[in-house]
Amino acid sequence: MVLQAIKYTPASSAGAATLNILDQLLLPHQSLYIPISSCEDAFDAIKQMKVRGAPAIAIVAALALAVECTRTNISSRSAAEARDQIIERLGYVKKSRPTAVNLSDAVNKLSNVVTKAASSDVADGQAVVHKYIAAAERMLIDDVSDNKAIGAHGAKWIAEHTAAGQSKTRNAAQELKILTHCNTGSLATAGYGTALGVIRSLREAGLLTHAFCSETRPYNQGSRLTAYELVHDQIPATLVTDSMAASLLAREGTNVAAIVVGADRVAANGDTANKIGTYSLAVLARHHGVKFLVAAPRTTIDLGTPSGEAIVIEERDQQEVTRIKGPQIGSNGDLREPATISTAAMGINVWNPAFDVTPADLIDGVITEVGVVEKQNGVFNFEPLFASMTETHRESHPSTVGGM
Ligand SMILES: CSC[C@@H](O)[C@@H](O)C(=O)COP(=O)(O)O
Repeated sequence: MVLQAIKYTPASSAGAATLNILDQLLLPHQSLYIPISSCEDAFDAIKQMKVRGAPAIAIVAALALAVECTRTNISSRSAAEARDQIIERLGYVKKSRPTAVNLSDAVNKLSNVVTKAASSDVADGQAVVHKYIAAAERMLIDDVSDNKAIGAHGAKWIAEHTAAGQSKTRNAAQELKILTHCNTGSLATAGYGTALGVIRSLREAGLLTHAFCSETRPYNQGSRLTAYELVHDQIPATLVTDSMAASLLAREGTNVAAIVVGADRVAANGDTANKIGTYSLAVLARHHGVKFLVAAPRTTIDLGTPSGEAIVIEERDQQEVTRIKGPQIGSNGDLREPATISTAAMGINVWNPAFDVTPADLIDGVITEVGVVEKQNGVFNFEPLFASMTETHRESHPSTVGGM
């Protein structure tokens, strides 16, 4: 059974479209799908991280508005009114989380779609809504195929560019292990995953011998979500805390072919914002001579942000650091909403940035759905990747800028 974070059913004669998401706050103890029927539902679910991961939050925001369109009378309004209402609702949901560019990229793209649809002399509200829903649904479909392509490109690159990969393809009894951080799998995307997609792809090719996932403090996306996906897929894997990574690399040597991570925003120069702790892993990778790769669709590359300095880093509640969360067991053995207990001294100050920025210098390659980009003369150039993009995405891209 394939893990699915997002379940969407288009509108039909039976009724309005529906959207349900797997509540990731309850994982790995409980699999509960919750309905998302409006932009307010999506905003809260994204903010509280019931859904998280750069591609997944963009898709949930887009589809929540598609559902809202099929549940309200927006199609009965004029084309201009429908356009304005859709753009206003997109602007609202865009404010839920600032760092992942996929959300603002999707908002820009969809705003352009409805602006173009409404500009036709014969357009009415229904035509504008129809175009919006088709574009939002397309994002769900495209994300899975993009992830599979990322997986294939990443696996090929690792097989060709690492000592472990080259030995493995010669059928030597060599280990090929990958370390990953945070959760970038089916739970962070429409399916398959980015960095975890590379791990899945290596496994399908018979090359991967072992995966390591870091706990990813303070929110534990690694131990709760990536570990869950690896166990689910029966991929041989070991969980380590973030502070064990240096010892792991020292012990494993070149058995670890690469550290592969996802991204929330890749600036034009390659500086990459991703889950806090990514930067430390990149420094460790350089020290140990291990390749460091970022796996992300082109929607995560932000040519409008020149470098990492311009990326807005979300800071979250201090309780995510001072408290840990676990399931509560009811008197009859049922699982209840997780409860938190304090693990820190009362009154201590806390800094809780959700992401950090890894300098481009420490990144060996960015794996996208159209190939792996490496630095030429020490510089990343992502421009050529966008030459083959669909018209809709190209339209959106120049206006994609850092921050919200
Ligand atoms: C394919 S997901 C890529 C990134 O979004 C992921 O690595 C990450 O940092 C997620 O952070 P989160 O705070 O859990 O949304």
